[in-house]
Amino acid sequence: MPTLRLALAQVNPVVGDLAGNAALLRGAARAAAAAGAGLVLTPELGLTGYPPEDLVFRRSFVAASQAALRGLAGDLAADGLADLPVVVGYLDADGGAGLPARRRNAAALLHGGRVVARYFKHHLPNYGVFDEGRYFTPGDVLTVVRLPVGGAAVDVALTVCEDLWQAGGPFAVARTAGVGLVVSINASPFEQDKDDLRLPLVARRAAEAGAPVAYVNAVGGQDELVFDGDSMIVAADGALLARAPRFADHLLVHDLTLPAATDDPAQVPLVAPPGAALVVHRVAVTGPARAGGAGTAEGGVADRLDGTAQVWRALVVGLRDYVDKNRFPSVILGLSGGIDSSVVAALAVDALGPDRVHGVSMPSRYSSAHSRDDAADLAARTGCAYRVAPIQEMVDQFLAHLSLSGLAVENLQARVRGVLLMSLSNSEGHLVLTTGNKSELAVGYSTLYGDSVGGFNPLKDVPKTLVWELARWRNADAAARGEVPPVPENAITKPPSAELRPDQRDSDSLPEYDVLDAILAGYVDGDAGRAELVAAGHDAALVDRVLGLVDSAEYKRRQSAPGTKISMKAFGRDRRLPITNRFRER
Ligand SMILES: Nc1ncnc2c1ncn2[C@@H]1O[C@H](COP(=O)(O)OP(=O)(O)OC[C@H]2O[C@@H]([n+]3cccc(C(=O)O)c3)[C@H](O)[C@@H]2O)[C@@H](O)[C@H]1O
Ligand SMILES: Nc1ncnc2c1ncn2[C@@H]1O[C@H](COP(=O)(O)OP(=O)(O)OP(=O)(O)O)[C@@H](O)[C@H]1O
Ligand SMILES: NC(=O)CC[C@H](N)C(=O)O
Repeated sequence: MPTLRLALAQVNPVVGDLAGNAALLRGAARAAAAAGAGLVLTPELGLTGYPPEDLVFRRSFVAASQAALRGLAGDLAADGLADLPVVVGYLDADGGAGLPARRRNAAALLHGGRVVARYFKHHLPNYGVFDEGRYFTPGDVLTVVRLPVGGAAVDVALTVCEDLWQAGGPFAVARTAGVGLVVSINASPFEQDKDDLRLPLVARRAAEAGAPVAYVNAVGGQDELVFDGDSMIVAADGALLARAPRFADHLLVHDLTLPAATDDPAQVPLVAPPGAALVVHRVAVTGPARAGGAGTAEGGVADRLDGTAQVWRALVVGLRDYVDKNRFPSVILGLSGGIDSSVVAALAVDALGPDRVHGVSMPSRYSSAHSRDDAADLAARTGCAYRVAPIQEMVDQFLAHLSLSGLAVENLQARVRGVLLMSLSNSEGHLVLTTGNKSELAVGYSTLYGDSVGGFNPLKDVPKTLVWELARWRNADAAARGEVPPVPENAITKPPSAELRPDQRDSDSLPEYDVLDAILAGYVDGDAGRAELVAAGHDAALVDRVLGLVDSAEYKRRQSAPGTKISMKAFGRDRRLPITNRFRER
């Protein structure tokens, strides 16, 4: 049986950077060739970046993607890699003359300086953050490529991401086509514990196809999404053969012994398997097989990350790539000495290094001494830049000209802080980080154009109870490595307070966060109604109050900064509700 050396390139593309992404894929192919690979796999829409959103509607962008693909094929040949098959995800369009273009989420096999085969994604995800029904026409042809491997040949089926998540589709057809390997190229974003789903899923599809599956995923942040990699190779019997580390660029190189193709593809160019919505299209790659690498390649199985560690890593990568891909030199945030700004600062320092993180303490009349001390302590622990900008005089100036009282005065303080941060951003070039967590965003516990200012919010999808857990985890992790824990203990243990009036506590306005988060998990993440929440044991009056707060804060969320998605249902594209909405749970 022939042995194929597979290289799975877990890379980090940038949406819209066709030239940069082509260079990235070219570099991965060169590295794979140096490792002796006979087939290179790269992620879904790796050439355009994922998700390209409404760029897909522009003919100029489609044409640029098609041209970049042809250019990459030529460049690989120019690099001496003409005989190395490379699978590339790209945006394509087809349609007859005079017909509207059908845009396709496509995979191409490049070989001999040309595009020798292409496959159009069959199952288009149209839930959660995915809008592929809006953009693409599904393919109905399974492309099976006959690759020369050693002195023999292997039949390889091409599939794209969501194809893997549905039974009875391309993988079932791959079985009827008798393939030796199924390739699955992905742009599968991180959600907590999604890796626990992926391995059994890939194993089920391998069983369905009766063939091993090579699963390659992207890595890195793109706006709200973080791709965690987790590329893997799974045998037909479900055994995990190799698995890449998550959240890191990686080339997973592994030898697979595969059944040789025996029939003559010329005799069976088109086969319609019984009952399937796809037909099979066979393409033979001609020319000699690329000489295999010496010895044996074992990709290995990377260590797993546990629950809190994986969230921390996702938040770090999401923040780092947002800042770097948008070319910000640095970030700035208000340091209140509280848990939220402390955790955001610690994340930012992990993502960017202390020199690129600027903390500002902005005490007012109501700021406690410990809030200033804790902010300074946080800065000393993390090494970030730190300054103090008292706001009381500015607040007093406003109050001298405006007749304000109560909540308006509270919000004014938050707004003066927002003005200061945006001014420092304008003058010094930093990106302003927002610090509101998911629980606060849910109930609208923030001042519009005040503490909600900013360009990116790392905690947007992190409930308050998880913010504390992250702080404890990060401190313990530092201690275990003999490093200084970044978050001051006092920031973790003190009762949360906005400090906008004397002796204010979050608990004056909100239930305790463990109680609040449990209700929010049901209502926001689970779409549960009032009756379900009460039946689940939550206090009915509290449910009414919390649901009322959530419903009436939609307008704040619609204006809020983007932030990294870590849950099944993040505010934003995962949860779209009307602002003007009279439906209330009763
Ligand atoms: N449907 C709608 N569409 C568009 N805009 C709408 C709107 N409804 C109200 N508005 C506007 O929003 C304004 C009310 O919003 P806003 O000005 O933010 O004020 P508001 O939500 O009334 O008050 C802010 C709340 O957040 C709390 N807070 C503030 C700062 C920090 C923290 C913390 O611990 O993190 C908590 C504070 O204690 C208070 O409970 C209205 O005056 C109106 O202009
Ligand atoms: N005295 C302050 N100096 C600097 N920034 C502040 C100050 N007070 C509030 N902020 C900014 O406003 C955000 C909201 O803070 P606030 O204290 O009102 O509530 P919080 O949600 O409990 O946040 P934290 O846990 O960070 O205190 C803070 O995270 C911080 O970025
Ligand atoms: N790009 C895709 O098709 C992603 C959808 C898929 N269910 C995933 O999250 O992995």
